[in-house]
Amino acid sequence: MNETGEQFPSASLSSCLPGSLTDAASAETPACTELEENGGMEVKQMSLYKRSGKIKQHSKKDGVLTAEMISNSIFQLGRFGTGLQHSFYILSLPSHNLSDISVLCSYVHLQKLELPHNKIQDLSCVSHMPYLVMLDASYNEISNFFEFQPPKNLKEVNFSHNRMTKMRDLSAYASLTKLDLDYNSFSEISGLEQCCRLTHLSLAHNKISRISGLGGLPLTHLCLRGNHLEKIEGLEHLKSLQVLDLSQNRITSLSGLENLHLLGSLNLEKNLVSEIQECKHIHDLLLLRDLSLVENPVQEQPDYKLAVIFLLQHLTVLDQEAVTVEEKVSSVNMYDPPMDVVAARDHITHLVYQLMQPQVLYESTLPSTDFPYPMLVLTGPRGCGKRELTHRLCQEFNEYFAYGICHTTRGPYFGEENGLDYHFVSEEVFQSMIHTGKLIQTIQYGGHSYGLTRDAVENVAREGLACCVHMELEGVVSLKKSYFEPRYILLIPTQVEKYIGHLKARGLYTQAQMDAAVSRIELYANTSRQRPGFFDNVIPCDDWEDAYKTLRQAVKEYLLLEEQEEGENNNRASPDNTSTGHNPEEKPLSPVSMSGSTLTSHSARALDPSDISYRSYFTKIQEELHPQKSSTELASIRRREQLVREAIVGKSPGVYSQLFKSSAQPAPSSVHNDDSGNIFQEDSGSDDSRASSALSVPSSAGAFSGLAEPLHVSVMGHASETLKDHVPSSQTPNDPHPGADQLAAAVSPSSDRRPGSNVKPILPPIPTGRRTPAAPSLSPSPSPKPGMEEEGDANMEG
Ligand SMILES: Nc1ncnc2c1ncn2[C@@H]1O[C@H](COP(=O)(O)OP(=O)(O)OP(=O)(O)O)[C@@H](O)[C@H]1O
Repeated sequence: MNETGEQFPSASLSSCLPGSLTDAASAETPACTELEENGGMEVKQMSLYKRSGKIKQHSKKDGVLTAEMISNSIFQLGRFGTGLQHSFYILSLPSHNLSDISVLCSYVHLQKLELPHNKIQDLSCVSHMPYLVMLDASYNEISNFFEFQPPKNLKEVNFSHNRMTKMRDLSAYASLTKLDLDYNSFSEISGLEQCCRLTHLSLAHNKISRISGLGGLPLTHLCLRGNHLEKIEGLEHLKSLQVLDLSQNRITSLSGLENLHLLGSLNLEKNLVSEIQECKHIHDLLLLRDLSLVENPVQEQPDYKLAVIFLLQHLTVLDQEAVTVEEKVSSVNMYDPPMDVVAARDHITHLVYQLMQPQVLYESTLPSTDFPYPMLVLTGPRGCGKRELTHRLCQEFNEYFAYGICHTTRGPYFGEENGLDYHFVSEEVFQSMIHTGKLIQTIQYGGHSYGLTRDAVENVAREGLACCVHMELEGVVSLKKSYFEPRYILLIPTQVEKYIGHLKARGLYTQAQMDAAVSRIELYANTSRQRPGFFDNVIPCDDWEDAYKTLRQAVKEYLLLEEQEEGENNNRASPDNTSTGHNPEEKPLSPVSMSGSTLTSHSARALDPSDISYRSYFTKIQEELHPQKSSTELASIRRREQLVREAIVGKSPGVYSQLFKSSAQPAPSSVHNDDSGNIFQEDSGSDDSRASSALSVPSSAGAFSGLAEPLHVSVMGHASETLKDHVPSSQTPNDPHPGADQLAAAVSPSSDRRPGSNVKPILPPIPTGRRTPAAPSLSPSPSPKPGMEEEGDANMEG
């Protein structure tokens, strides 16, 4: 038995040979005897080749194949798997200088005939071999293509390295599975249409300039190496093709391979492919593992390898080298980086460029991480209504928000105004803005650049307002890497048809742009699903009116306005209501708190000065710029005043408050935040609002309740400015409900220490507690962690 388990017959070969083949074989039996003795194919073949040396010399004389030579070279393979004996008669005469093999006409039972490296021109003897299965007549001088009667079961034929020029109809050779016609002179492929079992075809090194005649052959392997092909064609129906060798041609494009979905290996060495983009033609061939573009001009392209690996992510071998995991990751990061990678790069870029600029302290850069500048970001796919809702929100809540105007390199739409909707700038300007560190984040969208500048935020911050912007998801991811900690609200279309309707109604977008926008809905939805808490709120935006209502509600809850309104209503309903201890005429002061971990306000916390979120409310600096106040503005101011009072009343004095009390009282000085967040005192000068230090807050608070703790200096500053201007001065310090003078005396502004501004906006902090995952609906939020409050106190007092 041989390695593969094949067994050889124990009877002598001569006795096994039927008919004339037996006669021929009986002339010489040593090889057969040897086979018999050794019982293995390898030994037998060695024996045959050993003998062939002698014969070769003999045949060199005239090139005529003789029966004697045949008997030395014939052998039999057999299989005894099931008890039945299957014999396979093989004649192998390689390199015998044979030119005349007519004697083979008598060997009708031959099944495998190997005659490579001879000088044979005529193969007509094969007509007498009806059982022939394999024929190897390579390296001969045959010029006639299949000029013999077709053996019924002829499966494999090797005519490589002959002199054939023209193919002919092979419909009679329906059993053919492998056909090797390399190194001939064929200029056209033809006659194979009926070879319905042909799986392997090799026509390397011929003169074929056009692929044709392959129709729907069941080819799995096709080699057309070394021809004159300039384009790939005629392969579209070769659905079974797995291995394709088109090397050494003049092919410039990979077009024509798109349908070969089973293709696993493609050799295009030594062609003229010069564009990486050509790989897009084979991009969808998911089984393609091995590609060679060796010695194509495309290899000279920068980043050629990574680009190809990126386009063909299933490749395991490129240009005969294994593709590593690192290369795959690098290619993705280079050509289709995940959002987080883009955001990280974007962030690093802007950070580095900013650091290269002279350092400036910004209003929007609050002194500690506990006091991030408040921002509201509306995100969602293009045209989902976020822009309209952002504007509307900024209009309605103009005491709290102003629109952060981004920069873009796209041109303005009809009706858009530069400096209102966007700052429309050229790409050069945009790039120079990046390089001068002006941007916080940027994205590329629809072939244009968009970016939010520090100045855009700063301009809003300088007015004492929170910045409200709209942006795509990538912008959100990038912004999340910055020290800003906005609230993020996702506006998501849930009815695609309606969304498409909105897009169409705008009349701005091409079909491709609309398709791209629609496809991003899934991205947003997935982000929301897979990253709990990534968005603070998710609002369906199929109906913009409904969406705005929900948004408005959410924002009011962020701002703790809901309860103020409720309070107002209660006050109106019961003018004697003294539960808050204030004059019913006075509207409660509204702490505009962007804090809180979810969307529901907590009045208890809002009124708790030790709660960090309490200390976050807005100053309205515009009030100073616009002395004429509307009744609504005044009402709002009063609401805020009231909240400050409520917050102060009833709190126990902390340890530090006692210190403050004693140290603060003697000197009429003011306390400021310096730019690094340190508290310091300075002479108050003649300004009454600074007459009393923040250190006196506990005293003032104490005057209300005797139990107050000092407020954080930022709140003090805010209160000072607010109350100084707007609280009626009729109340005295001893009033249970203090008036503006008292509070003005209790606080001091420090804004004038900020470069570039003469008023200091005190902006609401967003405590870290807000970072808990938000439910997509407006559900009540958990109370802030006690630890957080303590932390807030520590910050406040320290
Ligand atoms: N700085 C930014 N960062 C990230 N995304 C931004 C930025 N500025 C604008 N975008 C977003 O880029 C997208 C394209 O903006 P553009 O104004 O061109 O679109 P639009 O067709 O008007 O859609 P929309 O009405 O949603 O803004 C929008 O989704 C927009 O919100």
